[in-house]
Amino acid sequence: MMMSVSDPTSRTVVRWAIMGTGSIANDMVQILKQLPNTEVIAVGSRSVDGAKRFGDRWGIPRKYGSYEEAASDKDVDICYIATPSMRHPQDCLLAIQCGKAVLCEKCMAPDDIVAKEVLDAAKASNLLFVHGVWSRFFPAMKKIREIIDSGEIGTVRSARASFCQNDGAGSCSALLETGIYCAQFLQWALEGPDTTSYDDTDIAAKGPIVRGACQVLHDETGLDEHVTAIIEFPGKKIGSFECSLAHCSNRSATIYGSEGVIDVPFPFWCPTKVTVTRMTGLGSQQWSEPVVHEFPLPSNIVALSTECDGTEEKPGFNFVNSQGLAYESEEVNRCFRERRMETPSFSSHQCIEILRLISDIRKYASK
Ligand SMILES: NC(=O)C1=CN([C@@H]2O[C@H](COP(=O)(O)OP(=O)(O)OC[C@H]3O[C@@H](n4cnc5c(N)ncnc54)[C@H](OP(=O)(O)O)[C@@H]3O)[C@@H](O)[C@H]2O)C=CC1
Ligand SMILES: O=C1OC[C@@H](O)[C@H](O)[C@H]1O
Repeated sequence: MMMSVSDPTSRTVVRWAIMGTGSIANDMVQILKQLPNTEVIAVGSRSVDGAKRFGDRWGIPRKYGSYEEAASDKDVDICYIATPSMRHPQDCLLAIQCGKAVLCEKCMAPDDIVAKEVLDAAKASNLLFVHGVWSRFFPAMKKIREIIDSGEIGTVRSARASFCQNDGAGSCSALLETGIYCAQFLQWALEGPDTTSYDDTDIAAKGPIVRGACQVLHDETGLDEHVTAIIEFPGKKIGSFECSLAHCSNRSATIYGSEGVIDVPFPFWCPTKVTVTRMTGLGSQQWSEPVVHEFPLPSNIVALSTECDGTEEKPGFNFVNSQGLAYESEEVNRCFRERRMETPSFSSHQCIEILRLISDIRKYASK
């Protein structure tokens, strides 16, 4: 879909503002600083000190002690929302009201209803909006679809994903932090891409249906800390996943077909490796040797050195495979330059469908 307005998008250099100065902002700023024709011109923080600390460290010229000021900067093209999930709808709406394109960290909203309000606002203003489920932009994910579509593992019947890590139970929802990566993986494996807009289709009528779910809530905050779900996908396919912020799992995913299996090892949500094992005849012994497809992270993106309080530091990346944020941010730049309102790699339809699924799992598990 093309934007109908304005000339700012035709400029070669795309100018970003970062809102929130925490862990993922630390990783994304290093990526953006290394992309061609890309500048981080502003940072917004809840405090002047926070903006100054982050801005000085990363050489960002405009340091604002509020998100409002950063979003209102007339020279900013795209706001990257890197605040905690519970704030995302309000921070996205602020950026949209200021006329900015948005890349919002996951989860953009707690459910499909709120997500639709945000997408409606972006659409009404002809602005690009990308929900930063960064998995979707990795080359390995495209390879997975190629393997499935080629029939190499026969007819795909089911898929599973597991993302459990003991880091933050009670402070946020497991479904929104790690479950979303599992849900988007199942959607990709069992449905494939869908580039339609969210209001072109009746998502509830055609989408996946929750057939079972179970959750454990945090004793003090009541937030879900461990959830498992079984989902029926169109075309007689079954998906299952487990997510947790209270215990560990191998954080891998698998796709099962009538003639073989695709394994995506840790870290399946930002994958660089895909393995295919085929059943070559009847019987438990007749399996092919695994064929491994590897997709190294961009070698030109590195952890940057900084100067902080007069001392040279190398903060590095906080999260595994963060160099891969380059796939996502390059795509956002491309969509912005091409005046698109969404990315075909993670359409608003698929985004709403995933959040509806998360919401249905929550309802099922609460029964
Ligand atoms: N794509 C990915 O790989 C990853 C994505 N994420 C997602 O990114 C988002 C941010 O996560 P992360 O960077 O780990 O979080 P952090 O807590 O490290 O940082 C969040 C930042 O948001 C700002 N903020 C605004 N309101 C609050 C508040 N009430 N409490 C705390 N901070 C607040 C703060 O910046 P300031 O004080 O400057 O305003 C803070 O530094 C989450 O939605 C998470 O799911 C997280 C990790 C990896
Ligand atoms: O989004 C995320 O949240 C949890 C992290 O451990 C993970 O690496 C990241 O992608």
